[in-house]
Amino acid sequence: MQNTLKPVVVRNVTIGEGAPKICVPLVGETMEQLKEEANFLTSQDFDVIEWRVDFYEHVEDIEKVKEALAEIRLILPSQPIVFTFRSAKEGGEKEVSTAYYVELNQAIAATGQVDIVDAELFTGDAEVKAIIEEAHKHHVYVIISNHDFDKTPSKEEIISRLRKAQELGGDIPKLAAMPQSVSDVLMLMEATHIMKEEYADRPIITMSMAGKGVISRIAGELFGSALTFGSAKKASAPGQVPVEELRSVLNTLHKHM
Ligand SMILES: O=C1C[C@@](O)(C(=O)O)C[C@@H](O)[C@@H]1O
Repeated sequence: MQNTLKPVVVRNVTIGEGAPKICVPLVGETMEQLKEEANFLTSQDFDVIEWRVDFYEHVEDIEKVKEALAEIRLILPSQPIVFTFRSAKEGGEKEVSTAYYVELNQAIAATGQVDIVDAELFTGDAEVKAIIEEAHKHHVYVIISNHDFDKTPSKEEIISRLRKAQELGGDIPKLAAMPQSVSDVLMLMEATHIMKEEYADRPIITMSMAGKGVISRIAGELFGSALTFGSAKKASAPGQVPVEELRSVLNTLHKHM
């Protein structure tokens, strides 16, 4: 049975319709670096910004995070921002307590300065629901994500995690996995296609990482991934294609599909 997919619209960007949207990560460690990166982004062609706050030196001070966000917003006032603390166990830079992780995401959602927050699926059901509840109160969407930087889970497991993210109430389920073989890349793409055709009623995002997985970062319109991460100054994960090359290949595929 095919579901009707309701796109997510943030600040004029429609995620889940047409070519996959391009998300570019901000990975500065200091305020200076963040400002420099944000200024650089003003000349780049992308749709959405992801602030990977786990790179930021003062991530454990909510007030400083808010101040940095305000500075980023001054430089990039109009594009949607995804706020992401990626934990070390899922490929990020740092680990914080679960309580702080929830508090940080809730506090930043409440500022209204971000459009989407990323909550990791394995944080715990109650915690993920608490983040979603607070975010939705402030009209902020939630990506529920899962990452495996070592291997690719089975097809059934990929679908089950994406379904769980949807059942918990996430607006955009997301899964990134490391392929050990070409079959792993094909499996991730097939699982995404099945999820989209049979279970999803909202946009989903998946990617197979590193060189082998690059095809999954450009072919989402075909197999069902609604957004793709490209690099600007510095990549946040292996396999990200520079944004200008990404836009060109996404446009070519879209035009001929
Ligand atoms: O979840 C993702 C996807 C990602 O890991 C990638 O493989 O492009 C990059 C991360 O910054 C982002 O949070």
